[in-house]
Amino acid sequence: MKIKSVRARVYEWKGKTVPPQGNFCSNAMDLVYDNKANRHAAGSDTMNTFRFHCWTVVEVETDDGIIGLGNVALAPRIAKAIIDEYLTPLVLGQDPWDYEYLNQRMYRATHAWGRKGVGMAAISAIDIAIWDILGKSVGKPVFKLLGGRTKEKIPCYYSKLYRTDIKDLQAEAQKFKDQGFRAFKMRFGHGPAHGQQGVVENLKAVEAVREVIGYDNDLMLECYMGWNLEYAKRMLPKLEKFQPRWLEEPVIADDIDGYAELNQLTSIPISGGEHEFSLYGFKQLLDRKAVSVVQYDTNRVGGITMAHKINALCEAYSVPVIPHAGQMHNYHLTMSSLNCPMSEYFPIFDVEVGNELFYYIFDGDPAAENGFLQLDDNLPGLGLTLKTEYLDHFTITE
Ligand SMILES: O=C(O)[C@H](O)[C@H](O)[C@@H](O)CO
Ligand SMILES: [Mg+2]
Repeated sequence: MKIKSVRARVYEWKGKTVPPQGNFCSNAMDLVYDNKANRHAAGSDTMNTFRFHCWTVVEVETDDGIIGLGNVALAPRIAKAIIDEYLTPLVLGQDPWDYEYLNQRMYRATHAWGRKGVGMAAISAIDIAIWDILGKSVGKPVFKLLGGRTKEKIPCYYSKLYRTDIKDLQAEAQKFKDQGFRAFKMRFGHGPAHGQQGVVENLKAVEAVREVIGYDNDLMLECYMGWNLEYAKRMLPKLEKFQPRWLEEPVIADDIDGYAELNQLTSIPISGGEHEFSLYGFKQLLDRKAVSVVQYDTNRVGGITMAHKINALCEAYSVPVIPHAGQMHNYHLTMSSLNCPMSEYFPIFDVEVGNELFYYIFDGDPAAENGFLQLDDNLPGLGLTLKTEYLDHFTITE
């Protein structure tokens, strides 16, 4: 079997989107004063550079007609350019079963500029498509090629609860608790740029969600790189009484020493990894005890080939892996490793941040039932197909 073609298409959403709201989610831009948009004004929208209303879909086809589906959501247009110009020539004519060779070929050939960020995300998209081909070629789901079923079904956590009016936040938590979720991730809306008032707002929000879900359910707290070491050191002791399962991305991804200091500071585990890349990136996080939960995203980190290696590495360090975002490319890794206790889960919503787009492009992602996900032992490959019913909501660029 040989790779005959690679097709990367950018799906740009033209449908309805939820209007941005200020302090939606603390993020790395909160601390950056923008003298044009007066971004720090109350209600300012600093998440705008992290919102992504497009996605690149990759189809790798073999000479015997098998088409593997891959995807990338980090800088999708740039990822397409990298795939078209640099990566496709490296895989055309190659045997997809040589996936380790192909992953190394892409990783090393672009190493001068692509070892972090969108270069790795582009590699991930092709690698994911290759694994879809492998599964389809032998009639097995990808997780059966990675180690098989390690769980009867996958526990998942409800992930949204972006900062909003306290009553709306509680109503959202209640709604999904009633749907059987036993774990919830909420977002802080405030960070160092919002002073003591922001501290009070953050604590009020956590208290309000705990009031609804109680203490017999997991609560995870997301900062999305929006705090800094000093602010996080102030906040963590105040948060301990709420017993969060983890505090996520308190500082920017490069502040690994900051992560490590926070991870030892209190009883609250620090999580991260959705903005880290390659086996070596995670070795660094583990060696420096920077995180207690690893959260790579398989469509960023270097694909299934790379994520499978990281799963093994994390197992050796006894650090659990709970990949970012859910979505099928991650579910197969989670199902196939005992060291992956649960998945993130974004229910289907109107398009807001962009994570929601996965559901408007692909069919096949399992719907959560009572806080669990199931994969099909008999569905070959990733188990995804391209949706048709929303095509008129996208502008698609070949
Ligand atoms: O952990 C997550 O789900 C991500 O950080 C979100 O995708 C991001 O939108 C911020 O919540
Ligand atoms: Mg996150």
